[in-house]
Amino acid sequence: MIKVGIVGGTGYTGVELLRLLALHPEVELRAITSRKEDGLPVADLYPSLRGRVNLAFSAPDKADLTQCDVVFFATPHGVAMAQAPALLAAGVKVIDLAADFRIKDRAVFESTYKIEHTAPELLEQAVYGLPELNREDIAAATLIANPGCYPTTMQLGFVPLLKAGWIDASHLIADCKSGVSGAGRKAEIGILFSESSDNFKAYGVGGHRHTPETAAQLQRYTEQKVGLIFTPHLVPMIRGMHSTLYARLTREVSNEELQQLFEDAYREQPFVDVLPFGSHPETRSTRGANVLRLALHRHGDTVIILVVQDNLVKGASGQAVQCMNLMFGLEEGLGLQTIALMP
Ligand SMILES: NC(=O)C1=CN([C@@H]2O[C@H](COP(=O)(O)OP(=O)(O)OC[C@H]3O[C@@H](n4cnc5c(N)ncnc54)[C@H](OP(=O)(O)O)[C@@H]3O)[C@@H](O)[C@H]2O)C=CC1
Ligand SMILES: CC(=O)N[C@@H](CCC(=O)OP(=O)(O)O)C(=O)O
Repeated sequence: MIKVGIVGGTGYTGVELLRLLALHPEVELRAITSRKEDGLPVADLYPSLRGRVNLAFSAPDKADLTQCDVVFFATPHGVAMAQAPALLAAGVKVIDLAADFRIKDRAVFESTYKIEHTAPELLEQAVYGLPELNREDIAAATLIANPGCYPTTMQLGFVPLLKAGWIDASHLIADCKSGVSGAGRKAEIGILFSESSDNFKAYGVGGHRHTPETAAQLQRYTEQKVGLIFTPHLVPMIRGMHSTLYARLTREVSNEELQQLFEDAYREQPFVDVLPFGSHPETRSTRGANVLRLALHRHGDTVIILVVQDNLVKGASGQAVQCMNLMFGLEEGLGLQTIALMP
């Protein structure tokens, strides 16, 4: 059994990790931290876990995380970088759901996140945890930088076209919408019920922190300089993400060739579902499931890729468990077979 610790177990990605790992046949949960809920049984805060998780939260300084085989950080940016060096030195694998190790260039990280990087020596060894694009490296990794939720949709949508060299990489557009759980379990005016329900708005238009992360990853697949315009929106739902991606084709290709390109790219990928050309994927078809669905459309020389996922599952915790499975030589989909909740 893999002994697992979770730092930040009270947050939304933390409880999503617990939901998935409680049913994982090869996992034994050892420690779940919270600074605010030290001593509280996990199931008292999350009754959905009654009878499934019998541990109590413990303060991070009381939890002996070095007894674990792997520790997930479901914490704000900056927490994992402080603890990862000691854990890795003790032989513990680390999967960070935050951005601490996603951007290789320290200066870009620091200017994007406005925090100093305290473990820059680990940036090189960290592996970006997007299994569909980095499977072999993830399997050999000891430190995973789990991708942001929006970047997962943008990469899995654009990469087949970039690899094929069929689009103008200098002018990629991503118009993305997220449910409110994407902002985490915290008290903030913008995510209050009266502010975010029955309402719809863009944010971060001038430059969201997921732009440098995504552009740097997309750059790996093209010689052309990537230009990405990314605009996120907050939609009045709890879970779910819908990204509408636009790219200009630079050569004559038929709709059938476009469809074939994506079907070939994802045929062997258990968690990416390519719908028939012209389909309209729905966020609820991914609710609670570790799956990303996409569909292609065409407007003249512009290809439009519609991508949906659950921001907390394929966009965060499910993806992290997918990485854990690979790192421990397990079947990639172990514990991740839940079908989405529809309607
Ligand atoms: N929500 C989403 O859809 C996605 C989130 N992410 C990323 O995953 C990470 C977690 O997100 P989310 O679950 O939404 O966040 P939440 O705000 O819901 O939860 C944060 C958790 O971290 C703990 N925590 C906060 N500060 C510290 C600290 N200094 N030391 C130790 N623990 C701390 C909190 O518990 P306590 O205060 O009691 O210690 C809480 O359990 C973030 O980096 C986020 O950007 C990535 C993809 C998608
Ligand atoms: C709706 C909402 O607020 N979403 C978050 C993204 C969540 C995510 O992917 O997180 P990290 O990259 O921060 O880990 C945001 O835009 O900041």
